[in-house]
Amino acid sequence: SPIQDEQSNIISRFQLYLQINTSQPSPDYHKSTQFLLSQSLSLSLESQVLEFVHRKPIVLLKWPGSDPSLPSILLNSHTDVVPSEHSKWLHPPFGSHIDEQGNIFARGSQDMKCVGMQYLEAVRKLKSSGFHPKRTLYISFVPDEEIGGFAGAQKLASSDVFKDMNVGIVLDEGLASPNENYRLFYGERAAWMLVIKSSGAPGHGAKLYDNSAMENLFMSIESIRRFRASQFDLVKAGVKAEGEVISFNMAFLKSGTPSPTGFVMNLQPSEAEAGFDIRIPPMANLESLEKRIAEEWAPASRNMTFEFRGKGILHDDLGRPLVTATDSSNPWWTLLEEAIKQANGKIGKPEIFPASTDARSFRLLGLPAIGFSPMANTPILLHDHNEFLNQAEYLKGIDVYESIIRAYTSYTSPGRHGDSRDEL
Ligand SMILES: CSCC[C@H](NC=O)C(=O)O
Ligand SMILES: [Zn+2]
Ligand SMILES: [Zn+2]
Repeated sequence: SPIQDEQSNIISRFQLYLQINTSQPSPDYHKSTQFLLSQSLSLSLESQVLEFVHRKPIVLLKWPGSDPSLPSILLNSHTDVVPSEHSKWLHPPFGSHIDEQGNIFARGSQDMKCVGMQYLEAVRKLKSSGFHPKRTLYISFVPDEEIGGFAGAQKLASSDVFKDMNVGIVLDEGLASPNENYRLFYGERAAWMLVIKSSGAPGHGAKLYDNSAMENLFMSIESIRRFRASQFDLVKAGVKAEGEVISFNMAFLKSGTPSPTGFVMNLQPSEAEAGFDIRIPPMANLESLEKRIAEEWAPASRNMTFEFRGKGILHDDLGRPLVTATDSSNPWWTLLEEAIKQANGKIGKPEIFPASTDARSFRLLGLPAIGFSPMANTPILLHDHNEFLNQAEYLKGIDVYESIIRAYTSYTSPGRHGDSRDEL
């Protein structure tokens, strides 16, 4: 049937995008750019490629609205994906294999090539239905989110091009939901990358003594692990959501005295260090955390030092990530909820995104930005082996964006440009 043909074309286009290897650290942005421009052409959208940083192209598409004086809508997605351990996947990460259940396996199937293509497919459907937007719709495809977004979303957000776009609301990525409720994100946790170092007198491997580098470091690691467990327990007990607790995860551990035959075994080393990925909710007390690091986890009294390799980047002056309002003071929030429901989607409680995304670059400008990836009844597999998305779920998401784009581009705030009768 024509409907089945159209659906299989939609899935084929998604597969083509998934097959482009845009994996860090050497993404093929040339191919992804060519692909996106060809999609844009077939949709008769205006397009430009912005290269604020050499070889880091931003593809910016535009569907002009009938009232350019109204603030525009920006739908953002990143084009890069994280690396994969190919041998540990059931199906190759750039093969976009579809199994008997209709699950599409590929790196980026959830994070977040799905969303980028869903934006375009929603536009395709709206255009063929004869819809005309009042507000201008922009769709941006940015590089390098997975490594911080500095050459991508950050460059776009701070550009003159962006000022001229007069953006009023940004949508960006969210996370899959294992249950029937879609997840909406209004903020994100701050990322602190902490390295703690210890030193102590070296000594014979057979000697018990205090203040060795290893002992000093491990006292801290033990204490940090207890704190980590206390935070994780709150999540496990259902008292707090993942984005509402402080997470600590050890990223590396480094010490020992190397020799040509391996590490020296009977020598206690004089230096040791550990690195931690720490994620902190916007409402957490940053001062008290910093104090604990300085006084308990890296105290000078135990010959310890610490340094941050990245700390609350692209947040406010106090290092706090900015949040978007989720109440009636933010009409975009209400509109989004209504549009999702109109497309038969269910929504859970608003959440803080547990990691970092490009949305923070837009929130930093004072703009509302909402994280949303329409994937319900889907295991959370971003950055994992065997990342997949079911094709029926992918197709549902397109209908949801169709509803959102319709609502967002048609919205006229009563106060400014709406029919003045609304106010009377
Ligand atoms: C802190 S900048 C790195 C951004 C990265 N984003 C997705 O995983 C993250 O680690 O959250
Ligand atoms: Zn992502
Ligand atoms: Zn990611």
